[in-house]
Amino acid sequence: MSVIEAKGVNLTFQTRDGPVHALKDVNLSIEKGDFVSFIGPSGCGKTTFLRTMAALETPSSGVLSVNGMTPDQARQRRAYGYVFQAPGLYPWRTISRNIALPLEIMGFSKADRQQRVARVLDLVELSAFGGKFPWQLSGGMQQRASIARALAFDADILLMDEPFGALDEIVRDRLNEALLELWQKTGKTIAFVTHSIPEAVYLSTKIVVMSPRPGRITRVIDSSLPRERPLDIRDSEDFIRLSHEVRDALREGHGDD
Ligand SMILES: Nc1ncnc2c1ncn2[C@@H]1O[C@H](COP(=O)(O)OP(=O)(O)OP(=O)(O)O)[C@@H](O)[C@H]1O
Repeated sequence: MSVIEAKGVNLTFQTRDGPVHALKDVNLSIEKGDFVSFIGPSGCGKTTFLRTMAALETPSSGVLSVNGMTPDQARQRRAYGYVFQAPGLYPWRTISRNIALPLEIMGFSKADRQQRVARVLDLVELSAFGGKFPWQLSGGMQQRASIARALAFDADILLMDEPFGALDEIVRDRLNEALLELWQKTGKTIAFVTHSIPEAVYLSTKIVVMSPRPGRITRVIDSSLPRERPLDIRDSEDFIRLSHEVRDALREGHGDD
């Protein structure tokens, strides 16, 4: 069974300037343990599709299932964690207490919260920083803390909306490596939005290329790269070939403009 299955998903926003077709006839299967990147120009519906998976938007037509349930049922069962572009940490709470906040809201006991926070801090290599405040951490560390927060209640699925977009390239490289390691260690299914071709190719088992007006999937590229990926895999022939393939697909999608 697919973890995420979209069949003929359409989503139209009614705006004052008329309807906006954010998603048109989206069909996609994401299998357990996949790392799927969504790439495409601004406005092609990447965020809308991620938000639809998270039950933050409702399709106008079509069927979307998450773990065999409706997105809303999946949300109630805490099937996924969501990582936003900005870390969104409360400045008056320590890193540990920021990570613990959703657990408090969900009613986890104090002992359970402490155990979970310690485990996810270790996963993102921030164990020494739990007692610090967000402003005492670099941007990359803050984003790692927000990933830890999304992992704390042990969801099988991680939805990540351009989490590293605001970071410089060196930090981004390091976080890409760390995220791959975390994915390998935990076996999570990850849906990841990005504007970066190298990031999509480096991270993914499947690259979904989208195009705007209306927002739709124009190509799904299965990666031929092994799951073990040192950073220098980016110099390999396979990596360069895949990058060209993604770039060509993006160009074709732009042809309609
Ligand atoms: N709540 C909303 N109401 C009306 N229109 C919306 C709403 N949310 C998104 N849209 C429109 O839907 C389209 C898809 O937007 P979306 O944010 O999903 O694109 P995106 O591919 O994530 O873009 P970006 O890369 O800039 O984040 C855009 O035309 C956007 O203006």
